[in-house]
Amino acid sequence: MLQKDVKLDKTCKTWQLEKHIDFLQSFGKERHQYESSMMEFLRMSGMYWGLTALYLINDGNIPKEDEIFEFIKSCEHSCGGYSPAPGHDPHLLYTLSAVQISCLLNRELELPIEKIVSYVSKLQKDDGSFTGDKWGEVDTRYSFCALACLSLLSKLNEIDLAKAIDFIKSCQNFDGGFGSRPGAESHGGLIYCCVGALSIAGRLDLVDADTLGWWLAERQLPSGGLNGRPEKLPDVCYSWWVFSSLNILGRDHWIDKDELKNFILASQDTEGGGFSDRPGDEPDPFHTLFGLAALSLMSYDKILPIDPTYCMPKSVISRLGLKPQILS
Ligand SMILES: CN(C(=O)[C@H](Cc1cnc[nH]1)NC(=O)OCc1ccccc1)[C@@H](Cc1ccccc1)C(=O)N[C@@H](Cc1c[nH]c2ccccc12)C(=O)NO
Ligand SMILES: [Zn+2]
Repeated sequence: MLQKDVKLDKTCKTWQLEKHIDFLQSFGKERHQYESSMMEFLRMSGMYWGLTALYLINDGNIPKEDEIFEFIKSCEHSCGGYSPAPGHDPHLLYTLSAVQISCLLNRELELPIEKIVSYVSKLQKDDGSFTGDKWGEVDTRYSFCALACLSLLSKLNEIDLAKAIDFIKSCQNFDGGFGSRPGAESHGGLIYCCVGALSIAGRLDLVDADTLGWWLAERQLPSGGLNGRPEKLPDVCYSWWVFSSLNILGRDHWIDKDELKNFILASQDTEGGGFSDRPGDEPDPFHTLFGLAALSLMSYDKILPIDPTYCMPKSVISRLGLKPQILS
């Protein structure tokens, strides 16, 4: 079977730090109007990606303008949930993004914490799982969102944590990985969510670290890039989902970091800055965050340290007094 991969041309692209800062600072302004409109239905998440990425490479300096916090407030619903943009419906994904941005701005105490707690706990079902919103779709992504959101607000004890963990355990597969629901196939993004949730709950003892570590290391292709599932093409965002999971499991040395670094750098846009999903594609804030976050885990250049569990700067996680579990 021909292994699907991309061919990196010999010339390794140089690190474009200043251009990435420009790309991120201009995002949302006219230059990226079309992008922000394409991402309009994801705008709260887009703000989290752009601001976190900028924080990492701009020495923690992000626009603290009130306009960012005003935007978050404009997406707040009376039920305590947040929508991706004004006029959209609330959803757990964007409630997490809103809390993440507020923590970056050091303004999480200005949030209606009790209402957010009530919104999140109402989304937990009897089997411990979480739905993304009132339409009831269950997915382990939402277990991560719920645990990340509440722990950032120091309110993890307001849900049935034991049952939440039982549900995640029920999604563990024989290959050591996790899927979106019991019986669903293992997937790099969902493994990150389940390993991240278990890290927040201090229950990484439930993971078969060697079997899962092997499955994750198998994601690396000759190009150095990582894919999310067997037979898929490498993609910069999987540099984060897969590599941060290996990091949490204490097995990050099971892949070739230098090869991964080369793949990520080859995915830079040397013109306008930013990172795309693989070399030659258009850059976007999503792949820019996850590419920079993976480089941060390798202590590349002067990128500030990132927490592998929350995908937020370590300085913010330690300010909040959070200590997510990591295996050595
Ligand atoms: C809706 N999204 C996706 O479906 C992307 C599309 C994609 C990017 N590269 C290949 N495909 N897929 C994606 O994020 O998959 C990874 C994943 C899947 C499930 C759980 C976690 C991560 C992207 C947006 C996007 C759309 C199109 C192009 C680029 C970015 C997206 O918002 N992903 C979500 C993934 C996600 C969902 N729930 C989560 C909970 C915790 C962490 C991440 C997520 C995210 O990162 N939120 O902060
Ligand atoms: Zn991607």
